This record gives sequence, C-alpha cells and structure tokens, in this order.
Amino acid sequence: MARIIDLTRLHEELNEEQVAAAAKTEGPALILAGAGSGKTRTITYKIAHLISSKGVDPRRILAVTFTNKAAREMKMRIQQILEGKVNLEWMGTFHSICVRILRLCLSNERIGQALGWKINRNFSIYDDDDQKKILKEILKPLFGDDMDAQKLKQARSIISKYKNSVVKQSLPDGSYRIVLQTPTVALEQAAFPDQQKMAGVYRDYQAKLGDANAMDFDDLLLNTVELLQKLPQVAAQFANRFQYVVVDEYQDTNDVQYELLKLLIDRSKQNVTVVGDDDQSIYGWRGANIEIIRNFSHDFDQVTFFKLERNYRSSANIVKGAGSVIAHNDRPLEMSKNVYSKEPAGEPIHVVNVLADTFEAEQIAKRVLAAGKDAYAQTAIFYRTNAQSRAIEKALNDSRIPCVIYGGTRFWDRKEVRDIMAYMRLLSNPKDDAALLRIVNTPPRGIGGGSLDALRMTATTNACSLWEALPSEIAKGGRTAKGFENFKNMVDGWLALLHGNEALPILAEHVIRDTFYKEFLKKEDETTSDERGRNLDEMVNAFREFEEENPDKGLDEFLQEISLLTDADKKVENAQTRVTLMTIHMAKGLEFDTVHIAGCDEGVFPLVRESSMTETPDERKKQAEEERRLFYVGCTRAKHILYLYHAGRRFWQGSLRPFPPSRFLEEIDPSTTSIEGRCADESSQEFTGEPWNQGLRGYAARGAGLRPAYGSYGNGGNRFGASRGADFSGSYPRSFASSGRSQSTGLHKTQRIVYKNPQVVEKVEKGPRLVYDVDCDNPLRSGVRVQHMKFGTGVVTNVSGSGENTRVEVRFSNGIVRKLILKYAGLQILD
Ligand SMILES: Nc1ncnc2c1ncn2[C@@H]1O[C@H](COP(=O)(O)OP(=O)(O)OP(=O)(O)O)[C@@H](O)[C@H]1O
Repeated sequence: MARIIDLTRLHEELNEEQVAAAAKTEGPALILAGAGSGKTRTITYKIAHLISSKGVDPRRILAVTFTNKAAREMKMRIQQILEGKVNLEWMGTFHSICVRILRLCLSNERIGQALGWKINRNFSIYDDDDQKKILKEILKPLFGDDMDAQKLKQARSIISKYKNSVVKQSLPDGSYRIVLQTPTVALEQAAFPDQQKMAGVYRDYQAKLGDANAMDFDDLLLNTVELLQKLPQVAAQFANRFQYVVVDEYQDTNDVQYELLKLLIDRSKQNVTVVGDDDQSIYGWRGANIEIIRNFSHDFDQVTFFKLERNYRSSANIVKGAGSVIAHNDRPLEMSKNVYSKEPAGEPIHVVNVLADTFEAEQIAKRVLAAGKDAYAQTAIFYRTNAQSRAIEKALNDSRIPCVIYGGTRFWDRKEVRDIMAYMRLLSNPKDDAALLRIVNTPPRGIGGGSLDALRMTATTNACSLWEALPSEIAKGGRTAKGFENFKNMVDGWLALLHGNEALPILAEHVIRDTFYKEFLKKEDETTSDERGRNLDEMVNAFREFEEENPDKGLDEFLQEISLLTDADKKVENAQTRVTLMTIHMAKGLEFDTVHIAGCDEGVFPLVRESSMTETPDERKKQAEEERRLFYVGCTRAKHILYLYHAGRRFWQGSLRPFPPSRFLEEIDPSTTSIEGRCADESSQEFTGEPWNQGLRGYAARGAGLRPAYGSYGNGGNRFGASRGADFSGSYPRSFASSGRSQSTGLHKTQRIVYKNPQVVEKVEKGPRLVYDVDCDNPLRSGVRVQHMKFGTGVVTNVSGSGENTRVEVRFSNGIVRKLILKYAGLQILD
C-alpha cells in the first residue's frame, strides 16, 4: 500500500467530528450525519484507515451501500486515497452481498444437503419478465379470461411484500421470535379467503422457482437469512470472517436486512459502524423501518455516538431553513442534531406563490430560462408525485428548455394514461385497431383471446376494421357476443356525447367512470392505485387546459398535439445539457446548484392519501413525519438557490380545488425566506371536509385565514407559540354530510374556468343519523346499514377497537369490504 491514512492524514482531510468517527475502529458506533455533512467522505476514510493504518485485510470488511453505484464510487475513491489496488470483495448492496453468500454456501455439498433446498449454486436470478412468465402460468387457471397484466403486477407486489417483511410469533414463555414470511408462514397467517388464495399463489410460485433452480431479487435476501438462521454454525463463520462491518444509509434498512445484519455481526467484538440520518429516512412506505437506526444503541453494548453536524453542501440560509422545518418532527433526544453551515448566508429561499398550477409550471420555466443555458445541467425540479411532472414537462417544452425525466415513465407513456388515451383515440377514429385491441378487454370484461381471434377473422373476411366487424360478431349471439355488445354500447354512448359537443374533460371523465377504470386500478394493486389515479386526474386536467387554450379545437387536434409533444421530447432528451426532473424520492444522495420544488401545497406536499381515512392517528403522524423528512431531503439537495412553489388552486383528483400553503412553508424560519407573489384569495380557502384533506390537520378549526393555526402541531417554542404534541388533526374533521363535497369541474364548451371560488358545494339531504363522535355510545353493530359519502351504501360486518381507534368493517354494495376508522369515516346510519 503506497499510502498510510493515519491520524495526521485524517486530520488533513476531515473535520474534528469526522476524524473522531473515522478513527474509532473498535466496538459499535453510530455516525449520525446531517444532510451534506460528509458521511460518505467519512466512511471512505474510515475504511482506508482500517486497511492502511490498522492493517486490516480488506476482504474481512463487510461494507453495505445503498446502491451499486455508491459501492463502485467508494471502492474507486478508496483506491485513489490509498494509491493502490484494494480487494474490497464484500463491499456492495445487501443484494449483491447475499448473492455471494448464497453461491459460496451452495457450493458446499454439506450445506446444500443440510438445507434440503432444490436450488443449487448455479441458480439463475430471475428478472421481471421471467417472474411474470411463471406467475402467468399460476394465475391463468385461477382467473381464466380475467387474467391480465395488472393481475400479474398485483400478485408480484403481494409476493414481494411477503418477502420483505417479518412477523412476530409469540412463544409459550410470553416472549416472541421474528420469523420470515415463507410460503408456509404466509399460509398459516392467512385469515381471509383472499389472503389464502394469494398465499397459495406465493407457495406455487416458490415451487416453480425451485423447479427452475432460480431465485427472484427478493429471494436473495430472504433465502440468505433463512440459510443463516437454519445453519447457525455457518452464520458464525461469516460473522467471524467479517472483522469490521460498515453500513451506509442505515436509516432506510428494512426488517429483513436488519435480521441479516444481526446474523453477520460478530457479537463478541461488535465492530460495527452504521451511518445514517434518521431525518432522511424516506422509504417507510416500502418497508424501511426508521426505528432500526433509533434502536441501534439498544441492540449493541456501549455504542459510541458521533454526530456530523457541519453541512458542507449548502448555503447557510438553506441549511437553516431546512433545519427549521425538520425540527418539527419528534425524535428521541439522543438523535437530535444541530446541522449548521459555515458558508455565507447566500440567497434567501425563494417562496413563490402563484394563483394556480398552470402558473407554477410557467414560473418554473421562466426562472430556469432566465438563469441561462449554462445552468441547466446543475438545475433540478422536484415534485412529490409523478403526475405533477406533466404540466412542468409541457412548460419546459414550450420554452424549449431541454429536460430529462428520471425514474419514471414519461407522463403520456404511463400505462393508465395510455389506456384511457386509447379509448379517446378510438372515439376520434373508430378504425384505430391498435387502440381497440388495447382496451377492448381493459378493464377485463370477459372478452378473451378466442373471441378476439374470431373478431379479427370477421374483419379480415369483410376487409373492414375491428370496430366495423363488431356488429357481425354481436349478431352471432352467445356469451362473447354479449361482451362485445356491452363494449360497443358503451363506446356508442361516448360517441354520441362527442358528437353532441361534450367538453373533452367531461368526456374523459365519462370514460374513466363508465369503465370503472379507477376501481380496476385498485383491484390490480392497492399500493399504486392512488398514484395512478392521480395520473388520470392530471390527464383530465390536460384536456381541460387544452380546451381553455384552444376553444376552437377538438379531440383530433388534442391527440395530434400529444403525439408531437412526444417526438419533441425525445429529441430533447438527447441534449447535452438539460434540466433534471424527478420525484424527491429519486433525489436522495444527489446535489444541484439550483433546486425548484413544485407543489408545496397542503394535501399535495405533505401528500394526503386516500388511505389516510383508514389510518389511526399514530399511523397518520408517522406518515406526516415521513413527508416532512422528504421535504427536508428535497431542500438539502440545493447548494445555492432553492425555490419553493405554492399554487393556490390546483387541479387535483378530478376537480379544481383551493389549496392552502403547505405546512412546511409555514414552518420555515422566516428569516431565511423571501416571499414572491401573493397567495390566492382568502375567501376561497375554505376547508371542504373532503377525504383528501382530512386527517392531517383540521382546517375547519382555523377558519378561512391563510395563516393556519399551527397550535395543534409543532415543536415547542416555534414562532406560532405551539406546544410540542402529537396531535395532527387539531380537531375532528367535519363529517362529509355537514360540510358537503366539491363537484368535479363540470365544464362545458361554453364555460370558462374561473379561478375565483371554483368549489361547488352540494347540499346533502337531511335525515340519516351521523356517526362520528367516538365519545358517544357507538350505535354501530353488525348488520346495521350505513351510507358512506364515497363508497355508497353498505352493511356493517364488524366493529373493533375502542375510542379513537374504533374501526368499522363495512361490506359495500359492490362487494368490497373496507375497514374504516369510525372517527373519520363520516358514516350515516340508514336503518
Ligand atoms: N471535511 C470536509 N471538508 C471539505 N468538504 C467536505 C468535507 N466533508 C464533506 N465535504 C463535502 O461536502 C459535500 C457533501 O458530502 P457527502 O456527499 O459526503 O455528504 P452526505 O453526508 O453523504 O450527504 P447527504 O446525506 O445529504 O446525501 C461533498 O461535496 C463533500 O466533498
């Protein structure tokens, strides 16, 4: 090794705290690192120090990184520092480390026999397509003609969930043990027929993988843990091999990864360093468990804490402003940090208020353009949900600003958008066979491959389009004919609307509603249906905007514009310098000179999901805190300039709604910001009591003012005089019935969008008794008929829990059973 990284050298490269963390080699250590505080730099030097100064064999260091790219970069950096080749064969992601362990173990005949697995060391790693093929074979007999791509997706998502979570099993002595969700465990745990069905699919899927000597991505982790749990002597050998263990991004570790680490760490030495920032834990929704980092000091003996608090990345204003927001999250005292910057204050954080979302996209484009071409590559635009990218893509495109959209399909290429657009294409041109084929059985309506073959044959014989061939197929009668007839009637209905000059957004809404497309999204995959539903709402918004801007044009012109936009974007994506567009989740670990964050509106960011209705206050609090961490991650990506946009009106979930500013804008230390533009008219900020806005905070309680009363939530001693507390709701939300709900836009060709007061409040008939006061004796019992504003009528099948946590299970008339929290459900008793 040409270079020794001793203490002197560490002092040359690192600050005091970083040196202390890097030089501590023995025993368990937690490096709690603020954003931009140099954690990557610190662990890089720590490993270089271990190898060069302490003489540790690099092959005996286990170093876990969040991505393969991070591992590659760190290896390269260490070799540069040490000026020589270093064999860090155990540095990589959890998955890559697991592959190595599995291959090593399965090469050993004795281990193979002890495990009794079908799989041997030459196992294949199945990708998405391979997975789909196997699942298709299993699902086909279960679903018949109803089997489609989305069923596959749903099954994959459920199987992945099984594989990435653990369950606690009680033991006779009152303690419990953690078990992996193998198919056997999943079958044991399945209480309802649906769960049993999916656990059965999981079992069959694993059997087929075994037959094929294959593992999917999730199996790599699961099987490694299973192997090490089954064979403790093998686990001990690995733990002994790994003299030092370093884990980066520890705040985003999930339960299965945590089980793996526990097996690989030598308990007698406990030479483990974990690095992370609980304020940047943003993957709770896919299984990351923030409590793992917070409990580190309980898992090991005499943990040494290091805090890296100096931010080297951002200007002082950005660090202070972002810090003042994240201070509103609860955290254990020992996890508190005081992140600071020694850089100049720099520009204030620009909070830009605009009247509506269209102006937001324009303002972003205007500012990016004004900064000049040279700044494009160092500029990023972040948003909370993918659906928001559409308006921004368009505005940038209109201003000829090249951009690249990371981590997501371009708006118009998203499956749900393409499906509904295929319906619209069919309306514009019924001879569009490709469009018809795409959606004739999407959502499934019992039109199988055989029926389609027959339709194709008729079309070929008569030399006509599939649409034109439909009447002949219908005339043949039978079950298939019925499916075709229903489809044709539905399309004819929309054609009549189109020819009757129905407004395009209304027509699109008809298509989405009449096809039950959103219900279909939900059935396919509950975890993605909210996000995909928002994309459809955004598509309706695009129709609305188009009509507004082009009152003389119609559907054909709209479709043409979209196809041209696609081509222009493709060219743009090849450009050398381009602005980066991504969701904030994608931005983790990155940095840019200038960052624009769109949609800082309460309900958008923090995002309020539909599922919020069925969550307990504690669950909602956790979710809101994760949103705040996401906001913090977004802001701290900016080095010099940060823009935060708030739109007073936004097209959201099918209607134009007023939005108050995000609570995060209120929480920012005002000395770090400059406010540009005015908020929307105060009178239109009234809370409507809709589900989308329920739960996180009670706007009803604070009246119509733009400055919300934050007393119900916040950190002690903030400028609103709030006391620290866990109450996110502030007050009970008004019941739906008493507050009414807004209607969708209801636009017609002759109407124009008026930004003032777009809410239409619908009066609800008087009569039924309301049930929302959980302090009263709860009159709900099994068998009672109820009405839900959104899900319609249903019958209570079960009531559980008590007080605030009372949950009511209702079977709605469409057969779907939902578990609702009584307090938020706004149920009316009908009997
Ligand atoms: N002691 C130091 N002296 C000078 N620059 C430093 C020092 N430590 C870190 N930096 C610089 O600060 C920036 C942020 O460092 P790094 O990327 O390691 O932070 P991080 O903690 O991983 O950030 P985040 O968690 O926010 O993604 C880098 O440009 C890095 O080179």
